[in-house]
Amino acid sequence: MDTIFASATAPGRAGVAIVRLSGPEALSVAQSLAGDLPEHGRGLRRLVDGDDVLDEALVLTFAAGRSFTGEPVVEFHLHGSPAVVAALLRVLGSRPGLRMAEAGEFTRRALENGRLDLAEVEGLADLIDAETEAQRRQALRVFSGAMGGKVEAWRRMAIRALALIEATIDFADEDVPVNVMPEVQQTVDRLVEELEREVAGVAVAERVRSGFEVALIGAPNVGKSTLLNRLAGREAAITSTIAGTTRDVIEVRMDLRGLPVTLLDTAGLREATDEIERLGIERTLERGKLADLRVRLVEGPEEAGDGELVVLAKDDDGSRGGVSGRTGAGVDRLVDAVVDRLAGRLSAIGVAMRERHRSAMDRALHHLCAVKGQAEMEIVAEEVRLAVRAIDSLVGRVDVEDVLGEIFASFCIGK
Ligand SMILES: Nc1nc2c(c(=O)[nH]1)N(C=O)[C@@H](CNc1ccc(C(=O)N[C@@H](CCC(=O)O)C(=O)O)cc1)CN2
Ligand SMILES: Nc1nc2c(ncn2[C@@H]2O[C@H](COP(=O)(O)OP(=O)(O)OP(=O)(O)O)[C@@H](O)[C@H]2O)c(=O)[nH]1
Ligand SMILES: [Mg+2]
Repeated sequence: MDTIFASATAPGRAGVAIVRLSGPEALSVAQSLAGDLPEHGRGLRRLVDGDDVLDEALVLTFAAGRSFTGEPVVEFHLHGSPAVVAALLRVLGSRPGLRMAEAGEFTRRALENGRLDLAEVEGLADLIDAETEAQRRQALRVFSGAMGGKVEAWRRMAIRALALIEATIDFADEDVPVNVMPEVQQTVDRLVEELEREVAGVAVAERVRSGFEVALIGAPNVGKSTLLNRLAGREAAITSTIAGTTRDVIEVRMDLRGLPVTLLDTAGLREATDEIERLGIERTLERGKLADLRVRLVEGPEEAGDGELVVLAKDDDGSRGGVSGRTGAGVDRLVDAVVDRLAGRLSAIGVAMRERHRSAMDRALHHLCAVKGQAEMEIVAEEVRLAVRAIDSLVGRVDVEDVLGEIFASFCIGK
């Protein structure tokens, strides 16, 4: 295994920047720059390359088996200027046996050395990308091994069913007829129920990862764009007294009380007077239908449809319980209502967060459902074994290679 290095902090001005090394040569290379260092410890050292002083740095060393990657690791905590980091990276790049790390390579080594399981790696990727509180919490749960715990429990249930079946197969010749199938079926049913619940949570977890969509809809001129601008805190959309101003769907990402939300401003709904407006209205209807929630601005009392909040517009003094994009009246209350509606769905989330998890659990369910009514014990056993395999793939115990590329594609260099 070669020794890799990279800046672990974003390039640019910062108080402190970290450059990391991982691999068999990490300590000896660090010692050649910093002088004597403990195998596992830290020291403040002057980094010297020939007669060039690079920086005075805090150097952290981690022994094999006691580091993030599981390999010998060295961290240089440098003064955070781009020039200092560049100088050290240049020197490291010129040392034989050292090379710049690829995106996610430190984490890949942690996975290969069993320091993290596959779900934890996915959690880590999400944690690094987290922008809102809901994203941070969700990612941290997976990163902290929540999936591993579940997989262990599911695995034990399946193995127990398998043991019962195999016992029957082994003693098939003996004439004590024991029907283990009711107990097997009971265990399988419980497992199916748990997996189905997890599958149901994936759609919401995906929303937390990518953001909920909330569409502002309503008649032309009702004040949708003005309200969007108020919520965004900037002039994201053009507003005017002319009905039919907005045509394209305008998206603004925001953090609503910790929830990631993409707010959509849309074209006012009416019989279009021209072709461009008609196309805009078509887009509005399409995107509105896909949105997680529609906020419909109205000028008088109206009934709310499914997945819709109806709000009275242009209530400038807030006296009628509505909202005003112009004065800001009622905006906090509207945000509360939106967050309430979306947050209500979060309770469905379990430990499964991604399409990969869903498809693995779907595979497990497919095999478990084939158990019902199956009289051939060998086939029952095989189906349960295949279900265990699908469950194992959730944490990367099997079939890891197929998915690694996709997962690490989202990592940045230095992680
Ligand atoms: N400076 C620094 N901060 C960091 C990281 C890092 O790699 N370096 N991390 C990177 O993601 C995160 C922390 N995760 C880490 C996980 C394990 C080990 C580690 O070396 N564990 C050893 C014990 C080391 C010790 O206590 O001396 C072990 O588990 O045996 C380090 C960081 C966030 N902050
Ligand atoms: N008094 C008052 N006027 C508003 C309010 N919101 C918008 N307006 C005015 O109503 C007109 C239309 O506002 P827009 O925000 O462009 O309306 P819209 O719903 O986006 O309209 P379209 O894009 O044409 O569908 C503008 O003249 C705004 O200044 C409000 O809360 N109170
Ligand atoms: Mg508009």
